[in-house]
Amino acid sequence: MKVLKFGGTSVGTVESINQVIEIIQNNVKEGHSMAVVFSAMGGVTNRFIEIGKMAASGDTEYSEHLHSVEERHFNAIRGLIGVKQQSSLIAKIKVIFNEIEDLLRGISLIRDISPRTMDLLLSFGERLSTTIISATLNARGTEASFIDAREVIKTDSNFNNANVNFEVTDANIQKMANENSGVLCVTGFVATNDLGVTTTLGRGGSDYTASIIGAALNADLIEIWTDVNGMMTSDPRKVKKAFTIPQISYAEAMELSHFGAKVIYPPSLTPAFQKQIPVKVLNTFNAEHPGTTVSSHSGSTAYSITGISSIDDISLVNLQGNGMIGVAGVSAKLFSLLAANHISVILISQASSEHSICFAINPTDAERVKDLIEEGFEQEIAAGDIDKVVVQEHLSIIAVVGEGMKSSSGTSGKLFSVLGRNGINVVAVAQGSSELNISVVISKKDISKALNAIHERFFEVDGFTLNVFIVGPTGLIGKTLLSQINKQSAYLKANNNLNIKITGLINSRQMVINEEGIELGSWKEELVKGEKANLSEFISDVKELNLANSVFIDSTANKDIVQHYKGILQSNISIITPNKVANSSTQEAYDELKTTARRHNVQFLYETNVGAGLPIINTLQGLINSGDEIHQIEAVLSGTLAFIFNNFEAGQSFVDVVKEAKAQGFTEPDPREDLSGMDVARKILILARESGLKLEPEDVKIEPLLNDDSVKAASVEDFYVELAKDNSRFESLINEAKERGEVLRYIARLKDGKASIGLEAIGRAHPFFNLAGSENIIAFTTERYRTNPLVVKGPGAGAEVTAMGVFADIISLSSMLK
Ligand SMILES: NC(=O)c1ccc[n+]([C@@H]2O[C@H](COP(=O)([O-])OP(=O)(O)OC[C@H]3O[C@@H](n4cnc5c(N)ncnc54)[C@H](O)[C@@H]3O)[C@@H](O)[C@H]2O)c1
Ligand SMILES: N[C@@H](CCO)C(=O)O
Ligand code: NA
Repeated sequence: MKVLKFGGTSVGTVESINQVIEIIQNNVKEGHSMAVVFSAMGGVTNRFIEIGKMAASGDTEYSEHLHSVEERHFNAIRGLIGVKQQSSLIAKIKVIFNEIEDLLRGISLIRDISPRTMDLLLSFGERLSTTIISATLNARGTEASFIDAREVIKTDSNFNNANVNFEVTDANIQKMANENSGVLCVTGFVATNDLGVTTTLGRGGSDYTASIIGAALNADLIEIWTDVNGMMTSDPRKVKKAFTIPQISYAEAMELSHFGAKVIYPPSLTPAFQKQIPVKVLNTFNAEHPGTTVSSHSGSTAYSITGISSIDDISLVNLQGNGMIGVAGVSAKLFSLLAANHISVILISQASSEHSICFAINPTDAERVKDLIEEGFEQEIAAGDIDKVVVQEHLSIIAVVGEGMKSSSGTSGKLFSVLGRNGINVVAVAQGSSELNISVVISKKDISKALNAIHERFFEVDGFTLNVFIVGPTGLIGKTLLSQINKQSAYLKANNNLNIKITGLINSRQMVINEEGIELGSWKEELVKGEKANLSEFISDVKELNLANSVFIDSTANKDIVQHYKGILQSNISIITPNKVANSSTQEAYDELKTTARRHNVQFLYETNVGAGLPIINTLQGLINSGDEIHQIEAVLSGTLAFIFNNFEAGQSFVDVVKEAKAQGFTEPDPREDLSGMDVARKILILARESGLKLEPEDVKIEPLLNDDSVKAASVEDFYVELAKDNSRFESLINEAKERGEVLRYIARLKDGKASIGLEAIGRAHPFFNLAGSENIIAFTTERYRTNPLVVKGPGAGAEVTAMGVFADIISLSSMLK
């Protein structure tokens, strides 16, 4: 024996009713005996409420509205049943509509619609749909009996929300089942009191009818057929990766539904729960889908939680005061006051200091609650025992639910770490000792971000997703990075469970943001189709989007972008950059970025600021963090200058070698930055600061490499001209060195708290003698590496090795966020 229930959308159109009939007939074929409960056709109940109110207000147009409802039912019949068999059913339905018209005329005459009359009016919705469907079944050869639930379900006279008399009802249902044959087609939602007056069962009404009948008949299974694939792990409109929960316990379903899982209203399933009858939630429009089974078994077997639910909009009331400590009765008084005024309390939290109680309510109640408390606690407030009542608005509640968290550790840890890493402030927390639900109150603007981040962390659907925004994607480093990510993304997905989603791109012409992710294979086309670039707008859009696990990559050499860094970090977005400008500006700005990142729990990563992909910043931070002390840093830090002095020979054009360095991707966008020593000065300054020194840019002593005219050149072209004039000076420098068996190296040094850079000629014995191409070398002499320095060496400039360094920072970031 099974009980099926079809909701309003399932019986809303001819097509959907055909689906319903097919589902019923398949069950008949499988030999199931069945009671099937129907709701009114989708939207009809609401129409009747409107029409009833119109009639009661004297608006005569109600009759046209009624007519359209009537037409809808006639059309359904015409679509469902052959012409020959239509007439008797149409006549029957016509009679029902005449009755409705009489009722409405009465309502319109007395200009009043009582709850009792409203119940009668609404009952027609289910009576009509059930009449039509049972007749259709018979017309199509499936024996069916129409059962008016008002003859079996008996209630008190609490109209709109009547209470069932189970003793009488159960006996009536059993008798009805014995006396009728075929598929029992039962009107949902409706009942009668002991005088035979129509009542209705309130919220979740037809589910309740199915549950009452299932319990009375000891059904093996109750199927609730709706228009979604069962209960989902979270609201799919907010969380794209939400999926159907295959199995859930009654208690979990209750907890989830309290927080807005609208699929079923579990309290209405109580009669079934009490008899331990499993309830399946299935999709009429996707009947093959297994849906959700609600039973005594928990769903938290595969995951530590079963679902996440939320209430979008709540207000939090805080009652606080010294006079509350150790005084019994404050909470009793508070909550009786609220109960007496029918205020529903959604969440309560009190810390053990007893200094304050806070509770969440519907925002529409907020003002009233404030007044009620101020009145009710007037004396306590006047005496200073209780401070002012504070109401906080624009808040949401998120609840993670599951029996799996019972007596197991880690669930709350996970929850709070996800929130923390995404910079989501927790305003209040509540967990009952049943350990079925942890609820947190957060700002409403963070709701979607929080739900997605929590969902991803607990359910790990499709791995971990990083939202990446890139400034300068068409530049050398930017485009190389994108191509590396493209080549490697399948590997990262398979081996690291990591999705790198390119969510936004901006170059100096265009910008594009796509929350769904920009295709790595066609990002150029998407960017070209984008809007006109505007960096401030782009950044404010990124902040506004407020996506979990976001990172902003600045792959420009731009000096203005860095002024946005602080605001980006403050919006809980991490930054990764090869751009050295921020870290080599004032000490104060450098410190501020570090503090901001720390305070907002985000990362600011810049390994490629020095030595491109070579592990220099990470190595230095490792030394410092583990307690080592830097005595000296000696280094070749310019790939460009290394390349130039390794390749330039007497008789050659110095400018050509510079141009070759640029062509190979070693130079800054403006090569004057390299040749002037500026780039190296920035790098040694950054290393000094990472070592713990406080230095300003002007503290770096630069021994100039260029003559005055080259320095003053107005453009890169002018610069090349001036440089060409200076060719002989470079020739003699290199020749003199060569004669002594030495090579030229542009060396940066940090010693005794002082940073200096300049060109030096060094001999074979020097560890920096053997460098080829664009190689950098960094020797750290420290307390621990005192006699032999720790040396990092390798190519320190170029598109591939720099993009790789940025990429490695992206991967480190994802491990930190996971
Ligand atoms: N080339 C290397 O070997 C290397 C090594 C380490 C670090 N870096 C650093 O990498 C960064 C990028 O270097 P590159 O060689 O790719 O430079 P690039 O000039 O090729 O690329 C920079 C891109 O950024 C864009 N851009 C500049 N300002 C912008 C703005 N305000 N808004 C949007 N887009 C803007 C430019 O149009 C350009 O496409 C620099 O900071 C450089 O110091 C480079
Ligand atoms: N222009 C830089 C790139 C690396 O930061 C160099 O030549 O070293
Ligand atoms: Na590096």
